[in-house]
Amino acid sequence: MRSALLRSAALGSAPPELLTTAEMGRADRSTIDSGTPGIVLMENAGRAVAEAVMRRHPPGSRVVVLAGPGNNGGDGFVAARRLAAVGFRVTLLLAGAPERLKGDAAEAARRWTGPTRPATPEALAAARPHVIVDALFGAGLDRPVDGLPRALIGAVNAARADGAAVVAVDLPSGVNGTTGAVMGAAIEADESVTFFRAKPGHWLLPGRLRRGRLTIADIGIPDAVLATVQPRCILVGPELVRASLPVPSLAGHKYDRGHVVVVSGGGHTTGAARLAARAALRVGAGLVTLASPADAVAVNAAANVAVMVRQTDAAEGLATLLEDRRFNAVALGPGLGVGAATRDLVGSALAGCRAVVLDADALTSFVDDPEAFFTALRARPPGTTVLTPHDGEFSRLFDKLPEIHEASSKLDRVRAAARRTGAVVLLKGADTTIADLDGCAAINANAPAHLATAGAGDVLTGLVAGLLAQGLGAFTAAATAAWLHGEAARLVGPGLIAEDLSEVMPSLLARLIEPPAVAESAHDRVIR
Ligand SMILES: NC(=O)C1=CN([C@@H]2O[C@H](COP(=O)(O)OP(=O)(O)OC[C@H]3O[C@@H](n4cnc5c(N)ncnc54)[C@H](O)[C@@H]3O)[C@@H](O)[C@H]2O)[C@@H](O)CC1
Ligand SMILES: [K+]
Repeated sequence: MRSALLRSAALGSAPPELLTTAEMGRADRSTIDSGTPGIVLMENAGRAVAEAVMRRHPPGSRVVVLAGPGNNGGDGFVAARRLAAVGFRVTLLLAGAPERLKGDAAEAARRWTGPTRPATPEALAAARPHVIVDALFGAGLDRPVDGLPRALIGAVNAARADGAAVVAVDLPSGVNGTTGAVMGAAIEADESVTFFRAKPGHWLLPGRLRRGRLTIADIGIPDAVLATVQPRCILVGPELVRASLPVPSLAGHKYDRGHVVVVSGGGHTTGAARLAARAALRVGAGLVTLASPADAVAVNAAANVAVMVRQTDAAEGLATLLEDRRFNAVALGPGLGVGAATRDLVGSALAGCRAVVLDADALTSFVDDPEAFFTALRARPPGTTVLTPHDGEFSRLFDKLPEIHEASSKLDRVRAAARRTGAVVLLKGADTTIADLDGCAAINANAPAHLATAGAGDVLTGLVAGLLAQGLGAFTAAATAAWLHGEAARLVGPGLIAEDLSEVMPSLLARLIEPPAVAESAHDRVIR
């Protein structure tokens, strides 16, 4: 099953697909097999890098091109030639013996007519560069850096600290393009120029923090190769969200837009559920009910106007409420407390086939016996369950599983969790990662730092529930909610408190949803 969001990826204006380095290699080979020589792709790549330098630095600037032993270095040779041709003072430093260059990189080196010097930290410092083009390693980085490459990375970072600008070819050297990991040491770039599509490592931490501005250059690889490559990961963006958001019909009524139940904690822990309930309503759910224990009914009722409040006594009460099939999405976890009572509530919510989003205590309550929990989740219909852990909740629940322990990236950890549970798993963070059972994944990276505040996660739970209630599949609902959540935080700005997120939702949604065209009435004509 390919998720709807991945299918809709083609609708976006900015390319949403993220290609692993292996997928990028397949895109490259497929293009070359269709008749575009590799050296043409390399020339285009090197030209794009040179143009990135020219955009921000005047001719006459001193440029060091630090070239490595592979095709990333080849791109560096092309950039060096182009920059020298328009008056930049270029020093080319090669890490490794020139005779080890192969194929297109060897050809690019032949076309460079200036001197090629051995790369050493001393040679780099002596060149006193205004700009460094980092062409040491790109997609081919396959082991931790040490020895001379590590010393060179240190020298580049020291030069940058002294004021040099760094433009990385494809990826900052030392960053793994597929995982975003820093392999021993990595260059800190001001800009990275990548080719055809961004890579997950440009968006996953810590790689994202090393790459500076990201430029995606067209180097002549046709979009049609994506049909062969079939990338499994996207970056969530506004076009995808626009394509996923339900547009209410004028002929519809509130029950067409779903009815969310948010399960409230009792006593002093009711605020989290209220935040979630309000978010569900704001994102367009037709109705929202707060299922409240007896001691929470009064406060929940007093603090809400549009949200309904129903008294439900423990798991039995929730089960009785949910016998009404019009409640088509349930959210629980925030403020419930950890323990048997919450496990029983989760049991009531998971019975049946309505959509469920589980967060916070609804996840932590199962850490002592996760297998039973996973079995219950796997028994549910596909595409109906979302788990929204933060790092700590994820680790407590999943880290003992060998496949999670061995996974090499956040993407693969989340994919493994989705495979194990059959649920869509959304792991929160600055690089929120969402995965579906079939391995389709999405990264959402629009969240500003000030979104990390008390109650923000509860709002996200409510957004997911509100979208599930309106009929979005679990993966699409989770990805859409994550983007709306981050974007709402950007709209509010610093000083944000969780309550603000729902309040800016109308203006955010207004930018995204085109109202359906309405036939003009006679009345409209009269008043004009
Ligand atoms: N795939 C594509 O479509 C295109 C790729 N191009 C460039 O080609 C690059 C990939 O080229 P390659 O596959 O040759 O790989 P790289 O040039 O990134 O690096 C491979 C070389 O580095 C060595 N190496 C890897 N890790 C090392 C470490 N830790 N310490 C020391 N040496 C290490 C390898 O043994 C190999 O010699 C891309 O990043 C991009 O810049 C472009 O030329 C344009 C087209
Ligand atoms: K590089």
